[in-house]
Amino acid sequence: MHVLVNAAMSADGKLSTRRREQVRISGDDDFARVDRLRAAADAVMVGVGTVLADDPSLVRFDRKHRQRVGKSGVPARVVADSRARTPPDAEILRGDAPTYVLASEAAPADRRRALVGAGAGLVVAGEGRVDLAAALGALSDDGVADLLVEGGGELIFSLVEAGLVDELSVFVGPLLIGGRDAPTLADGEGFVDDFPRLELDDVELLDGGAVLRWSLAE
Ligand SMILES: NC(=O)C1=CN([C@@H]2O[C@H](COP(=O)(O)OP(=O)(O)OC[C@H]3O[C@@H](n4cnc5c(N)ncnc54)[C@H](OP(=O)(O)O)[C@@H]3O)[C@@H](O)[C@H]2O)C=CC1
Ligand SMILES: Nc1nc(O)c(N)c(N[C@@H]2O[C@H](COP(=O)(O)O)[C@@H](O)[C@H]2O)n1
Repeated sequence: MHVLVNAAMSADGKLSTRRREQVRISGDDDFARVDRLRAAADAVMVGVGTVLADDPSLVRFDRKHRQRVGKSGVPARVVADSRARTPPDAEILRGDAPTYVLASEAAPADRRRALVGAGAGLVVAGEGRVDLAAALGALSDDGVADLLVEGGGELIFSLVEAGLVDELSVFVGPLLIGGRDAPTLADGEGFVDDFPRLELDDVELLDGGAVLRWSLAE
């Protein structure tokens, strides 16, 4: 499986505000770029923190680009959600695109049932938190070869920590958000040594900001 992380951050590295409310950091051209990334993906993934904060549907994508890259159907949606906290009426469970909820053994049975009842494909991996390597393995077995991860910072950190990310693209927008408690591109516990190293592949000026494309070094 190829894993691409894409997100938009302010010039000071924030994904949103201290209130964890969604901020439009990207401009129209960057959102069009994201639509192409989604079009080229078999599935688009977020953490449950993003589901609870933004209630995203993740259904928008560039249909012409999907034809160009030779993919059929629509990209699936994926939520990393250890305790099955995704509300059964969340936007991510609505519409025609399939949705996988990645949960752990810690997810209560009634919440699992409610999500399956709402149409989710439930993948259980890990005891406390989702075992991301095992869960992505299950997605891969189900035909997900190209996974686009849109955030947030907790999920991105864990994926990088587990060595599961191949590429990172970040739109750095022309604004400052600030706030010591505002989410950043990589939150979690943070690294104190053995910092993952990145190789810069490309820089593109867009929407008054820039898209930086990196590969994760081996
Ligand atoms: N600007 C941008 O491009 C984007 C901005 N955002 C913003 O980010 C914020 C949300 O980000 P954040 O709060 O970090 O939430 P995340 O979306 O990263 O979700 C984090 C949650 O995912 C669950 N999870 C399950 N398994 C794991 C695992 N192995 N490792 C880590 N987490 C796991 C955890 O909950 P549990 O333990 O219950 O499973 C965790 O709390 C919002 O404000 C949103 O607007 C989000 C996406 C993109
Ligand atoms: N690329 C990007 N730029 C921004 O400025 C953003 N705020 C986000 N947020 C992400 O997009 C998701 C919402 O997608 P839909 O509206 O459902 O299509 C949101 O949940 C974040 O993952 N992304």
